[in-house]
Amino acid sequence: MAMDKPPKSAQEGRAEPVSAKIRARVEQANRRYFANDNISAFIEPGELEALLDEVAGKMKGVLESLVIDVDHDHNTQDTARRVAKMYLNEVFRGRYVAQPPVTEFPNAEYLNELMIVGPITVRSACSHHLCPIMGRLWIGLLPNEHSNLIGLSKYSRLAEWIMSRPQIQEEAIAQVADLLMSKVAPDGLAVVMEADHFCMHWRGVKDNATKMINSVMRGAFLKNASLRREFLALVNLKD
Ligand SMILES: Nc1nc2c(ncn2[C@@H]2O[C@H](COP(=O)(O)OP(=O)(O)OP(=O)(O)O)[C@@H](O)[C@H]2O)c(=O)[nH]1
Repeated sequence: MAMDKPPKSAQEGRAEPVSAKIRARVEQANRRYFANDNISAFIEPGELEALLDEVAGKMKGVLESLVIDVDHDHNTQDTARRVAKMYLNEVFRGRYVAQPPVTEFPNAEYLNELMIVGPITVRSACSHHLCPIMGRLWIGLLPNEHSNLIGLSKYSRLAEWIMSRPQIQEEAIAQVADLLMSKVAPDGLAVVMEADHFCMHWRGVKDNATKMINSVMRGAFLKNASLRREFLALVNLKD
């Protein structure tokens, strides 16, 4: 005798969550999916919307476990979905979307002078507490005749793509440096980042004044102390 199909709601209840499908593809490809990794290549069309529904459902569970009456409190009724949207479409968007397109121009005039872009606004979140990291970033480049020049706005777009992931500052700045080295192939690259970590301001040690400043120097900036000094003097972190 043929078995009756289970009711539709039970079938839906057993459906594999979309996050599991995406995770399986990443693992199949032997790729990492840490908080600051981009996994856009493993997300199929329509799956981001399904992921948003999944995160909203789980976030509702978190609010319920915090003993908040999400059914009657008019202020938190839609909070789970708002938070899911904020994570996936805004503050952690750099994990889920492909790298923004970057227009590259040949270095037709063989420019080889120091060029600085900044301050670029940094908006990120720490991987430990998911608290905001807010700061500024400067990029110094020494192109050579083989370097690709990229549009000025693209430095901000690429930095934003890297920063809008749960991060730690040391790894975030190294990711920015690696990406720019691969895009521009300059003789030298310098990146300096200064940021407030709200996990230290809002909670924990509650030290409002502390900032973290770090720098990554590559190529000519490592070898040439006067180039490094010129860059740091022009950036003038005290402003
Ligand atoms: N190195 C580094 N540490 C960070 C960054 N952002 C946050 N942190 C630190 O990460 C640490 C997390 O440490 P834990 O000791 O596991 O967390 P915790 O018990 O909540 O610690 P407290 O923040 O001291 O209350 C804290 O010391 C944070 O200040 C970052 O970008 N780089």
